[in-house]
Order: sequence, then C-alpha cells, then structure tokens
Amino acid sequence: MPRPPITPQDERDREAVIRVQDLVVGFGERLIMKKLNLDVYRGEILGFVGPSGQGKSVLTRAILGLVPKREGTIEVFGENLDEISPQSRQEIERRWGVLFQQGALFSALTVRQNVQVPMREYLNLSERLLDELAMLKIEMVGLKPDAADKLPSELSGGMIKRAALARALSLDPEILFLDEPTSGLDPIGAGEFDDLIATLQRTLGLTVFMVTHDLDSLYTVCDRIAALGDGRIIAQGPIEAMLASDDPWVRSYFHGKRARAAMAGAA
Ligand SMILES: Nc1ncnc2c1ncn2[C@@H]1O[C@H](COP(=O)(O)OP(=O)(O)OP(=O)(O)O)[C@@H](O)[C@H]1O
Repeated sequence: MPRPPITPQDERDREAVIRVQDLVVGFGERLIMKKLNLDVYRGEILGFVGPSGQGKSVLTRAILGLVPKREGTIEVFGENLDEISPQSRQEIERRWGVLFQQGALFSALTVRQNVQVPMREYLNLSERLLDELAMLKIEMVGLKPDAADKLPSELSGGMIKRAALARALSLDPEILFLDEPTSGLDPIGAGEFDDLIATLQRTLGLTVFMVTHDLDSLYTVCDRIAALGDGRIIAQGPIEAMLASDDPWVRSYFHGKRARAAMAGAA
C-alpha cells in the first residue's frame, strides 16, 4: 500500500534530525558535492536517488564522518558535528545504525556475534544479556533462531541483509542509514525487505535515510524522495513532486517503463 502523502503543513511542523547545509566534498580536483542542502525529518523514510556515480554513497559517508568535507555544515539531532566533543560524537554515533551496501558482516563471526559487535563496543552487559538481546534483534528482522549460529558464508543474500540489519539495529538507533538495501535481492525478497523496513520504521519510530535505485521501494515505503544531480539536490518531496519535476533525469527515471510498472504495483 502506498503511504499517505505528507502535506506542506506536516512538513513545516517536522523536526530535521539530519540537516546538511552547503556541503562541499571533493576528491582531488573533482567536486562530488557542490553546496548541497538536505533535511531529513524525524520519523520519515527518505529515499535518496540519482544517477550512478553521482555521490549518493559519498553523501551518506560524509554524514557518517567517513569521508572529509571541504565546506558546509552537517547537523545531526540538532548538533553541528564539527563543534562537538569526541564524547558527544560517540553518543550521537550510538543513536544511528548503518547497513552498508554489501552487508559488511565479519565473515569469521556468527550472526549472533556480528550483532553483538556494537553492543560489546558501547555497552557493558553480561554474556547472558548480550545473547538475549542478540536473539531479540535476530527475531526482529525475521530470521529464524537457528540463523544465530551460522556464519555469513552459510546464509543466502536475503538473510545476509537481514543479519546486517539486525546488527544495524543492535543499539536501538533512532536513525537508520541504508545503502541500497534491496540490491541483489529478487523482486519478492526485495518486496519483503521493504515491508520489513516499513514495519520497523513504524514500530520503532525510526528515521530512515535510504540510498536506493529500487523504484518499488520508492513507491511503496518512502515518505519523501530526494534526487541528486551534479552535486546538488535537483528535486525533493513525495512521489508526486518527483512525477511533477521537469528535471530531465528525474522525468525519465520516474516516468520510464520501469517506473510505470512500479506505480501500477503500488496502486
Ligand atoms: N574515497 C574516494 N576517493 C576518490 N573518489 C571517490 C572516493 N569515494 C567515492 N569516489 C568517487 O565519487 C563518485 C561518487 O561515488 P558514489 O559511490 O557516492 O556514487 P553513487 O551515486 O553512490 O553510485 P552508485 O549508484 O553506482 O552506487 C564516484 O565517481 C567515485 O569514484
């Protein structure tokens, strides 16, 4: 089912949990972000799209502090990340979870041990509690309990994504970053993963920042979409705003054959 549209009044009332202003990121002489501005509101699922190689992952990594910026500010939970102490930074990092494109599980650790990695880093809990919490997360993402003792190499692609999601949720984050969560999944697996994200977002009140190429995800789970082009946001808003955009890339993406199929599926 498509999600109900957000009205302009709703938008004004919402709190930006991530605020990116005039961001400039470059590698050597090449600028990837050219004074980019973007707000992500509390409790929304924001889909972030754009042509391949334009910098969707780079923006995600810049917000996470994994690539340096040249100019601009990034605020998370109202805090300017340049102005906070290392301790406050660590506290903010505890409040977000990240699912990287390839899952990025530790191959020598079982699913349970992978899920426990952030818990061991940030929490001081008994082994029993660590096990109980890990099983809770594993169950939450729809994996069977016996997946807990499996290594990543023993899992299907869909199970790896779920295990990585369980790890991203291990510290009960408020923001979830997802980098192409449905890539590599078949359409049914991708649809199930979308449903899982929507359910978790609703039940846990998460804010989700999702880089995706998946039109089905954009139609069915995203509240708003932001499109990246030439280092800036070229269109943003609910799907209706994308459909009304006259930017050539946005038009061809959202009015193409694949988009029409996704629209029909979501209706
Ligand atoms: N650490 C780095 N050093 C140099 N160049 C980089 C680095 N990281 C990314 N880039 C370049 O930045 C550009 C944007 O990369 P990015 O992975 O963000 O694209 P994307 O929009 O996520 O693409 P895709 O949709 O294919 O995943 C690419 O040209 C990439 O080669």
